[in-house]
Amino acid sequence: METQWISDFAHPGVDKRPRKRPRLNWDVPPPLPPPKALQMIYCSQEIANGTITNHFMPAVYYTGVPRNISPPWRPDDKDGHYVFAIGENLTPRYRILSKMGEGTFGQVVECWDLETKETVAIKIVRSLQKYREAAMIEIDVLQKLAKHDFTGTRCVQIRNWFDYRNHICIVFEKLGPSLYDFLRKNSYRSFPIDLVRELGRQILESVAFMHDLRLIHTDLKPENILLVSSDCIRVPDYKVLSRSAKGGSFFKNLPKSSAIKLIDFGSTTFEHQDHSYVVSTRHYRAPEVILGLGWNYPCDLWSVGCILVELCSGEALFQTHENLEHLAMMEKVLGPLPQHMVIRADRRAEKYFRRGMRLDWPEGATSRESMRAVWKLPRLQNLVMQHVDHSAGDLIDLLQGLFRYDPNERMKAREALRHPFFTKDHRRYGYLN
Ligand SMILES: Nc1ncnc2c1ncn2[C@@H]1O[C@H](COP(=O)(O)OP(=O)(O)OP(=O)(O)O)[C@@H](O)[C@H]1O
Repeated sequence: METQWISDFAHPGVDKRPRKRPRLNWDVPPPLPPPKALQMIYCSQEIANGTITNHFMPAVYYTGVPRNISPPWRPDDKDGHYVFAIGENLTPRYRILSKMGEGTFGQVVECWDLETKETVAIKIVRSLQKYREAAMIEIDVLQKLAKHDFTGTRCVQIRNWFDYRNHICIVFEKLGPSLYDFLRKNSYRSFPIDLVRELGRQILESVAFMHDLRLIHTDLKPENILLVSSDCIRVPDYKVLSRSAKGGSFFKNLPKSSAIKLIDFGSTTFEHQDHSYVVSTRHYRAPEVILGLGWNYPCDLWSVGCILVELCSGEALFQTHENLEHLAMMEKVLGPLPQHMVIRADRRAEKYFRRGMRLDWPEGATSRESMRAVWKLPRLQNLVMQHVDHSAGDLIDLLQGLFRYDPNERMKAREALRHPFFTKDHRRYGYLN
């Protein structure tokens, strides 16, 4: 019989894909000599109240840890992920309680810190060299953010990091579910506009904070925005009540607190770095990235626009996996791309245009289904009006600023925070009323 490792944990952040791992025998020593990583210096760095303490331990101490404290060494899975079981230790200090998520860079586990007696989230990075290197950059960024985020409210806080069995492990404060997880668990029901305003303000404040530090996140999406608390409340869903409630519940969940923080700085870049490669997760990718025009701070603001629409509607705005279809969707929702950007499109992108001018659409569509997906998208104004009852005008105006095709004309984070959508007195509403 096979043991099913790491699946079906009742945690909000869990990836529900089944993952079968072979049974491991805990009571026999590993058949191979311990890998190099175990003989290496065990290093870690503790970050508390802005002070950094380095710990260097010769491997002799580390390998001397009693067997019941650290599990036997076993090989990583084929993708370089660390293989673990719930309840075992990750170094003598942390006990693994559950798996919270998985991404390109590694797995995130909930752990009990036996030293500080608190739960933390630990990102166990894949052992492949490129991910190890990216993790060191992420640590660098996290430390820079922590140094300047005096209130600790903008970005997830790093508590510690260490190199364990060839896996860089980053210890974070434990946060609640991501905005994406929350929407998904709520059958993709939209958030009320006053909650969207609260979330939007905080996202923009975090982005402005990063941009002030000359950092570009490049991977803003609902998956990378976490609610600080998991607490939620159940409220009547008036949209469902006013229809026939066919198939839907009369109630929906809303977060009890709107406090959020940004996570995942694995793709964050400094302003002066090379900006020619492709960035951002597809749905949130700015037009200048697709056209190969190079990118900078404004690519984050485009992503914020996509996120705000998704929070209002419950669904991703540009649901596509292909460049030409993506550009066609943008034109359907926002109007034609400006000529000065089209003519500068790089070698890979120029094939999406006819005679270098007009988008090759619908002629270049790969299927009828693709044409339908583009055709059914409404204009931005109509889309917002479909989902928002009050403040629709202000929101449309804000989104038009965030969705300016030309990155030089796109609204900046601080400018967006001064927009009437945020500054008008909306006190009589409040999203829990
Ligand atoms: N501090 C935290 N508290 C709670 N859950 C977290 C925390 N950090 C990460 N997670 C969970 O783990 C998931 C993966 O984290 P993260 O995005 O940092 O990993 P990644 O490998 O860099 O992902 P990606 O593939 O998007 O680059 C998140 O979507 C979230 O569900």
